[in-house]
Amino acid sequence: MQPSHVIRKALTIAGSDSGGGAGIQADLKTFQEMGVYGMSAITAITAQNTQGVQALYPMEASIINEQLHSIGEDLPPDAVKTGMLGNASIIAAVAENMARYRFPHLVIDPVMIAKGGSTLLQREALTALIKMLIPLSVMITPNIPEAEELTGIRIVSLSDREEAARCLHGMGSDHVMLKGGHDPSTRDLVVDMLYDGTAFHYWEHQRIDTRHTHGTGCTFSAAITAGLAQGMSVYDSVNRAKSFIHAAIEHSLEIGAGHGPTNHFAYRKHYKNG
Ligand SMILES: Nc1ncnc2c1ncn2[C@@H]1O[C@H](COP(=O)(O)OP(=O)(O)OP(=O)(O)O)[C@@H](O)[C@H]1O
Ligand SMILES: Cc1ncc(CO)c(N)n1
Repeated sequence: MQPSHVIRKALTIAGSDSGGGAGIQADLKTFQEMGVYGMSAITAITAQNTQGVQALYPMEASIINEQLHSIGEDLPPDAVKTGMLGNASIIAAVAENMARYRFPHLVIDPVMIAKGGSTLLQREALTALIKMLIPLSVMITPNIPEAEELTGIRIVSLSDREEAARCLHGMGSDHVMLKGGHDPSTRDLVVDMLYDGTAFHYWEHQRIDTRHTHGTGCTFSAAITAGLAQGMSVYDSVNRAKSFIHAAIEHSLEIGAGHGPTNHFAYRKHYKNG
């Protein structure tokens, strides 16, 4: 156990969102709000706003390698998350460095498609994600379309979700957080499910009627990662992250003409201190 005054560090390996609502920017804001020191390895630069992705430049795998080397040699993180990875050579660089530096607590947010439909992970990279990275992870946090893509299981019912979660667990992730934001069958509710290899745990919240959900998945997985960096259990990290993302969606900032970002200040302002 580290003494309590030692600041915990979390690393995000993800793409940059110039609009500030998703990707690296969402992750670092979330880490900061949670009291964790945030670090980043940037996998791609996107020109993006609330209306869509206007341009996308993946980084070379060598610079991913170098960023992770710089961090690994000097600032070992207490937990790591991945967001947009883009292609198989970036995934290979991440997997190699995870093993080389023995970074603990990897949370994979298997980002595939942006809300406007832009592809953020090449289809050929799915195999690399499954073979190289998922087996190293403490948790994977797919939404329903991502879980379908990874498992080949069409998810309609709750039992389909459980089957997909078992399948993802079988690929080597210790915990599967299957998010319900995209589930049309639970109209007034959002139901998220956590599978730990033994039991299924559910979080049920009122669905907030808003179009400002840009970056919800990034923010949620970053909040879970912050909890793990702080030494919290997986269950407690998810529980706090649910409160954080719900507050961030509920108190949206109403900026931009399209799908606006969530409010990363909201949990601190409205809940944390009463
Ligand atoms: N309208 C909503 N009301 C309440 N909670 C929501 C709403 N939409 C999403 N959430 C919650 O936000 C979190 C992220 O879920 P979601 O399914 O939106 O992720 P995602 O699709 O991966 O996000 P992104 O589109 O940013 O990649 C989950 O905890 C989910 O329950
Ligand atoms: C850079 C980036 N990562 C993730 C997402 C998914 O929300 C996005 N839109 N942009």
